[in-house]
Amino acid sequence: MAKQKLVLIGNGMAGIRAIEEVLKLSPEKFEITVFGSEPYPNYNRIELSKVLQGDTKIDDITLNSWQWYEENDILLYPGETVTVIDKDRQRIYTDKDRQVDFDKLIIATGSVPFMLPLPGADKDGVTAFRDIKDCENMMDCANQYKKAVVIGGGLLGLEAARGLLNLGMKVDVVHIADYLMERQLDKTAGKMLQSELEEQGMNFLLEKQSAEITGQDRVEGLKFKDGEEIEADLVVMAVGIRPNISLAKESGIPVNRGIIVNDYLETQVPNIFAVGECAEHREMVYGLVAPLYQQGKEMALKICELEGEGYEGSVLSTQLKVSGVDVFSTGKINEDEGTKSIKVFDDWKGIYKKVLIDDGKITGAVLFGDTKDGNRLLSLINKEAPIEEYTDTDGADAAGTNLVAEMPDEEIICGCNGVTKGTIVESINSQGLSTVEQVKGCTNASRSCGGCKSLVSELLEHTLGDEFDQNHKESICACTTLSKEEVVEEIKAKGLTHTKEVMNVLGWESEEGCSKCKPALNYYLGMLNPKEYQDEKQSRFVNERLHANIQKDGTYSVVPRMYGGVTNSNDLRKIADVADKYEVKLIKVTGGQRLDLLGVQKEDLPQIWSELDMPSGSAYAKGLRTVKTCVGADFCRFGTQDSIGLGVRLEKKFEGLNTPHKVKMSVSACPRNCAEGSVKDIGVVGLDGEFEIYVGGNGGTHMRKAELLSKVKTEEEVIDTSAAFLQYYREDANYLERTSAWVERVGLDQIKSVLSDKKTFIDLNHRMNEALSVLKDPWKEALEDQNILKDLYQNVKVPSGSH
Ligand SMILES: Cc1cc2nc3c(=O)[nH]c(=O)nc-3n(C[C@H](O)[C@H](O)[C@H](O)COP(=O)(O)OP(=O)(O)OC[C@H]3O[C@@H](n4cnc5c(N)ncnc54)[C@H](O)[C@@H]3O)c2cc1C
Ligand SMILES: NC(=O)c1ccc[n+]([C@@H]2O[C@H](COP(=O)([O-])OP(=O)(O)OC[C@H]3O[C@@H](n4cnc5c(N)ncnc54)[C@H](O)[C@@H]3O)[C@@H](O)[C@H]2O)c1
Ligand code: SF4
Ligand code: FES
Repeated sequence: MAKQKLVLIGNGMAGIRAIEEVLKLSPEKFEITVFGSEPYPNYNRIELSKVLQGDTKIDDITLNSWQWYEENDILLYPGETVTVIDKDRQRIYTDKDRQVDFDKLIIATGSVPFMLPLPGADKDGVTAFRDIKDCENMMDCANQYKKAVVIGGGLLGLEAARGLLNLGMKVDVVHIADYLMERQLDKTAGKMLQSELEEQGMNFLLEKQSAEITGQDRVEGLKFKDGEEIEADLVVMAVGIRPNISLAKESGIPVNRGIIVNDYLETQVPNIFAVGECAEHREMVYGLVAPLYQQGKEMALKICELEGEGYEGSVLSTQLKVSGVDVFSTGKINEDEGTKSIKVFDDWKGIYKKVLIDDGKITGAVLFGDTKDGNRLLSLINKEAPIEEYTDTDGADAAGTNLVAEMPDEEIICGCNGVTKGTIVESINSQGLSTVEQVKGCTNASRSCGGCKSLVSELLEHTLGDEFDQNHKESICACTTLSKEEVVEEIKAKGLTHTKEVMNVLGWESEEGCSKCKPALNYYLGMLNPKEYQDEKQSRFVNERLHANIQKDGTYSVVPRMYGGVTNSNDLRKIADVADKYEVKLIKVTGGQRLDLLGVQKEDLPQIWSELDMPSGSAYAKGLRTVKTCVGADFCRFGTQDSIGLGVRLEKKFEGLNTPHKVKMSVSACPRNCAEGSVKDIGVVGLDGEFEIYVGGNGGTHMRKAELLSKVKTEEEVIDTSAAFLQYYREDANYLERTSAWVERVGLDQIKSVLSDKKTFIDLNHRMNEALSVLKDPWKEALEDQNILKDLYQNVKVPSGSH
């Protein structure tokens, strides 16, 4: 059957996404032709803000490469504008005298920036901020001139202002209302935003009406209606957008503010559709990608003649893309009669949260300073959830637990692309995905504003556990191009002392970092400077923050330490009592020879630790887990050494040590190796009068047999050699690299050669002892600190005797 001719006018974000949807549904049905006024393939307009802010480059914001058009047999006419639509003949004409017939036509001409019709607005140095050309124009200007004025304190104006500041310009933002982003925020949040941005160096002129742009050929200043005048070498107008409807209107397609469409994005002319910012649906025009992508989905079904529910409108949510500022709003932003609200205001920490409730249902939210709840609130508004659904779980993230672990599957992770947690987890598991880029390619999550990248990354980590991102070792993470070695060198050379400082000084792409670099930097800083460094608990993975492993059902596990796998009746009695009292669901003997109490409620953790009064077994830690031992010479007839005694000594020495990844050890008293030293990070095997030390073994997914590092005569030598090996591993390996991968990467010969140098051996031992000297038992530490108890284990029953 001959293919139908599908023509798209507008090679932008909404139009091309709709074409992607069509290709997914009916790849063979259409012969597709695309016209775009801009001379590029479809690019991520959203990221122009990041280009201006210096966080990415124009070359890196392409969404669909030239090759993509070719591979999908799409005929693209870049730099060509459609000038006429003959709706009766079903034909379009272009500014290059081309004419093309269509069976179906999509109009996706986007918006045009609104330019204030001020006298002087045509002078050089006056620009909008809408496309690559505007962005390049501003960047060129910043090379030559010093003073910029941005008119409009909305999302676009503030993102532009931040970019111009980054480019070294002095920036005034002129705003007509009495507070910033008045369309997206309430006054409290708007004022908090203003003071945060003032601290970043922006200057604001509020309630100002511009009257004239002054200068000869080029702009020199901006005059206001009240007579005041300010200097300007560059004026950026960011005062809103207007749907680009001129082509449709002149071609006789009914328009209002936008091109009028029904729930299937059909205009009032047969076979002509409109999607994106140019379309008006139920009297609404949208200026954010999330609704435009939802429209594209529904329209594609109709175009492919498939059953769909139709587009019913969208609840909007916005997030400002300025680093160091977390602000989010969704749905309704201001109370009216009958609206109730929940408000949290912490002036000290700069946090403000407001959730609006109408008839018991959440209808809107404004968040400043802590926006982690944003997507959850959006999901709850979308499903018209009762407020209790929010309040019952409110505080989960604030308490430092793993937000993604506790999210229900239907919760949206990527607002722009409407991708839920369930979809991402399913794709990770079924397609074997292991990086954010792969998740993006497969589900579209993080493909637009990128604001959800860290959540996607956390979800990967949560789903894959220890397998997460083992492969990507070149740069620490997507926030930087620096490798671990470079970062460590810079920390040493520049004397950097905390994670934010590292990110700032070393030019991280995101000021906040991500779930990959934050724990890594926290580790490197602590490793380099154990005595002075204050561990940043918030940078650690959830299990390490809480000193307990979160389980599938949201409960936790408690594993007290049992040195060398040895216990006694007193400890067993305490464990039994605690298990009864707190209705522990399961007591399990672990592979590391200790007891795991599973199914514990988070708020019971401190009380249980207190009643057990045993050290933490660090079963959650990137650090020493266990030293497994065989029964040894005292009881076994083959035993030649005191394996239990040595195992206990080793465990007592290294307990609580932070390492790049978990470390497991064992001691066997003869080569029968009952404690399985061949699959341990360090496996000690006793012989008659000596010991063999094996390293780099792994019994997990990446099975690896340990290799012989050295033979020594005494227990002291075993301990010192283990210390030197572990310290070298701590200093040289990448964060999250197991000894097995590290030994494989650097080679055993290299490790042997380093440890064979006497001075180095002593120095490594010295640095190890320094690191060990500052360690505290984390359970005890938590019990002794009310702030930790309050911050991490909200609603905890504070154990008696703790202060
Ligand atoms: C700097 C900036 C930052 C933004 N940040 C965000 C954000 O963080 N989150 C968010 O959700 N949204 C953001 N947006 C808005 C988002 O980019 C738009 O909503 C989205 O690009 C609209 O898509 P569209 O396809 O409708 O229009 P566009 O992307 O504008 O595409 C329309 C295309 O059609 C072309 N065209 C017009 N007329 C014709 C014609 N007659 N013939 C041929 N081609 C034609 C235009 O040249 C244009 O390339 C931002 C916008 C800007 C400018
Ligand atoms: N992070 C994001 O989601 C993001 C970022 C940039 C742009 N965008 C989108 O791009 C589009 C354009 O953004 P925008 O900020 O221009 O639109 P906007 O309508 O959101 O904001 C324009 C602002 O300009 C102010 N204004 C209007 N006339 C003025 C005047 N004469 N003088 C001073 N101020 C005046 C308004 O009060 C308003 O706050 C919007 O659809 C927006 O949603 C989104
Ligand atoms: S390793 Fe040797 S000494 Fe230890 S329990 Fe096994 S057989 Fe006995
Ligand atoms: S939230 Fe914007 S890309 Fe995911």
